[in-house]
Amino acid sequence: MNAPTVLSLRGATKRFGGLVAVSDLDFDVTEHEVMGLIGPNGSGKSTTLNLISGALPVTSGTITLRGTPITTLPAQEIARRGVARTFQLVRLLPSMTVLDNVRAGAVFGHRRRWGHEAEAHAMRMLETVGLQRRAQAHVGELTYIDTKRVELARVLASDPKVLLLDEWLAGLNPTELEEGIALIRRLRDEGRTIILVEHVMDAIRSLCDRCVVMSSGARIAEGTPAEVLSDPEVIRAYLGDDEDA
Ligand SMILES: Nc1ncnc2c1ncn2[C@@H]1O[C@H](COP(=O)(O)OP(=O)(O)OP(=O)(O)O)[C@@H](O)[C@H]1O
Repeated sequence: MNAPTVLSLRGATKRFGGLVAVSDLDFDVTEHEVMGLIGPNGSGKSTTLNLISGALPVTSGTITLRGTPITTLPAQEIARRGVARTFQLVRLLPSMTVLDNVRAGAVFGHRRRWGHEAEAHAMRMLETVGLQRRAQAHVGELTYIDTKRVELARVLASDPKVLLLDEWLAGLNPTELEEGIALIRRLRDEGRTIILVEHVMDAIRSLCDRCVVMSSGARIAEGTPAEVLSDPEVIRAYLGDDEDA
């Protein structure tokens, strides 16, 4: 039996004035799948995540979560329904402890928890990302990968059903990258549904069941990582992009 569809985009379009950042985009994400959303710089990947999470309204098109339209819902309501994302630039409160940052995710998320329950849950999430020993550290004292771990723990604390990772692996050194990939693999093995926006192709190859490739806002290919990364149109799109060439 096919896995149920969790998230669907149909004709999703976002214009910024004259610029079409996302153009008539269709794709489905099925349960427990890791879907890579890839493409050259400026192809519309982050904007697509912003449309899904409700951070930006669509210009036209529909987005459904388990068959229910979420297209016009405010971001907070979409988060409450179990869609959570990390940001390209980590957004944490540097003067607060690691634990307090993660606890904030437990309090404000999809499944709200308070007091001791929130704290115990936040500690479990810190264990998941391997940071339990730094619970009382201030975020400002952490290494870069550890701030990323905190952000992921904070997002996980809201018990998301759909996790949107926006270049979560960017900027890591090779050892950290291996750890990061192993961590995302563990989240996948726990049965989460993940959309991964990523430029690190090793991560795409080893983590994604399927990829959607965007170029200039439109979907230009879809398939397994091996299929799309050998597609001549995809190769052309990447080579045409100065920063990735
Ligand atoms: N708030 C905005 N206002 C105007 N233009 C925007 C805005 N956000 C994004 N854009 C433009 O939309 C296009 C798509 O940008 P987006 O950030 O979604 O691409 P991306 O694929 O995520 O790129 P990258 O890989 O570099 O992060 C770009 O041309 C960008 O300049």
